[in-house]
Amino acid sequence: MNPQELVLIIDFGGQYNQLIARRVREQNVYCEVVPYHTPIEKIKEKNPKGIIFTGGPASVYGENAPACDREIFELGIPILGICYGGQLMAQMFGGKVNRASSREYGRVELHIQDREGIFHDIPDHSKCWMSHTDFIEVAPQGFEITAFTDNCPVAAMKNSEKKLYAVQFHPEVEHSEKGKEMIRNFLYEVCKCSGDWNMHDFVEKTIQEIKEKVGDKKVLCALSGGVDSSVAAVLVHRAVGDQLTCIFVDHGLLRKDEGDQVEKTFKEKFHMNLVRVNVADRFLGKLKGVIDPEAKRKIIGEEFIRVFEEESDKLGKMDFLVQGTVYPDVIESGTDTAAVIKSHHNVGGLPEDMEFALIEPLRQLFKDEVRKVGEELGIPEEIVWRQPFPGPGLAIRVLGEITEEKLHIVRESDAILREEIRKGGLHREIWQYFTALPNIRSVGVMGDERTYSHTVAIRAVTSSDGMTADWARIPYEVLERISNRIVNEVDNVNRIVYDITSKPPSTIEWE
Ligand SMILES: Nc1ncnc2c1ncn2[C@@H]1O[C@H](COP(=O)(O)OP(=O)(O)OP(=O)(O)O)[C@@H](O)[C@H]1O
Ligand SMILES: O=c1[nH]c(=O)c2[nH+]cn([C@@H]3O[C@H](COP(=O)(O)O)[C@@H](O)[C@H]3O)c2[nH]1
Ligand SMILES: NC(=O)CC[C@H](N)C(=O)O
Ligand SMILES: [Mg+2]
Repeated sequence: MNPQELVLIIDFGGQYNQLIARRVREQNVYCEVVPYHTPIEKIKEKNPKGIIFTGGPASVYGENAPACDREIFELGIPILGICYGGQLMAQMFGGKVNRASSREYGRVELHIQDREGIFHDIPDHSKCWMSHTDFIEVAPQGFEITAFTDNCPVAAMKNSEKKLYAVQFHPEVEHSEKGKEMIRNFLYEVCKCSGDWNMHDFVEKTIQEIKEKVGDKKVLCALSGGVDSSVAAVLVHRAVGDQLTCIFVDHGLLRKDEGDQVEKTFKEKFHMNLVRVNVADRFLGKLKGVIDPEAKRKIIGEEFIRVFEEESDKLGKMDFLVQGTVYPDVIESGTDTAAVIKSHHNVGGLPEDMEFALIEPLRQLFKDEVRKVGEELGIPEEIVWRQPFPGPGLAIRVLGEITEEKLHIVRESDAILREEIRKGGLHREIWQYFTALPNIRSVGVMGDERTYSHTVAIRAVTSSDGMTADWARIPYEVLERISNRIVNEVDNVNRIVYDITSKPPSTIEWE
């Protein structure tokens, strides 16, 4: 069952490291990401079919710049260096890396001069995605230049004899037109992988690992009814059966009728132990007067854990807590090398003195991969394709202080929006759609009378993994119906606005 082939991704701290990993998995090749200081002996033991060096924020000529053991180049294992990784390869072989006179960020035209190896069957000209301030000025001896851009004399280079390849751009990002094909070429043309990994193996391997980790101990799962925790719960249930109890917290920040729907769906479709805890007053009490988004997230993250601890005491000491954490939750909450964008309640919002050991089987995956795992496990479509809903719920959609009145407005307006999107048949193509209350009041006129009421914002985005997103082009007629209905049906609202920013520069949620 275990896949035979492994590709190792050596992490130099880049933003897109896990994206490289998912691109490799997508090509049916198993891979692992390891830190750049992993000892060479360990790398040899793993016997990889290929190695990929990631990008990174450092400069290869800087003090204490991360580097690898020179011996790695002598193992006869193909290596692909991306951005920093490519610059490092150039420098270690005696080439010249320098600060570029013109930095490149974003889309650039790539010109390919050589079609062997990673550029097999790739057209002469295509768009690639750059993000660098340094560049390879002179390729080392023994290397040939295989591609260039207007500002990069060495946009790619190779030493086919040693099976070493380097690129300055990022083939792993969606916007590099031929990126997927280049990674595929590296895996199949250069490393000669056969592609023996798939989601089925991931599921089997994960279930086995959970079994070994848990033994005969007891496990609690934080279940929201969302995609990630449902998939995590089913995986753990397959591994340990009734040793698992799921806890669904109704914190008073759920959408209209959501609590009852989740409870019903889970009782009907899954034969797992499920406990629903109704603790709205407690969460709303803790959030009273709090306006800072990060403070809200931390309070909610901590309160979730306190509720789980109390339930664990009632059920008789649980050792493990399962969460449906996915990779974007991890990277946005900040890592050793990545900045904090927002503290997801289940990662950056966890209290330090938590008693549980965590089980997070989906931690390395992106949403669309989790959906594939869900399909593999036979989880019903209505759950697998549910739109994401953040754990802190409506608390981060009511900007500023949370009050019952404001929660009522988002809840009702969101229900109307969801109904109209579904009626319009748009629910599968739009990734996430909801309303937010920006905490603005403005003047209106209704029934010949002046009003001074709330503004409701519509947020709807397309995405595949939540890492980047674009605003959805909802047809005007649908927007018109949503706007009319919200103003007519929800008290104290006199204005509707539509958020037309992508991520980046915005994020999907408003807080
Ligand atoms: N109301 C809740 N009760 C219990 N656990 C929760 C609740 N909300 C969130 N969690 C926990 O926090 C994790 C992260 O929440 P998140 O919203 O990212 O994932 P999800 O709800 O499982 O999936 P989705 O992204 O589809 O909403 C969940 O996987 C779950 O473990
Ligand atoms: O469980 C969660 N806990 C959180 O604290 C949290 N914050 C954002 N999200 C969801 O993550 C995705 C990306 O959101 P942002 O673009 O707003 O960062 C979107 O799908 C968001 O809904 C969260 N999920
Ligand atoms: N994205 C990267 O890997 C950047 C590498 C290096 N820090 C540069 O600026 O060129
Ligand atoms: Mg959720």
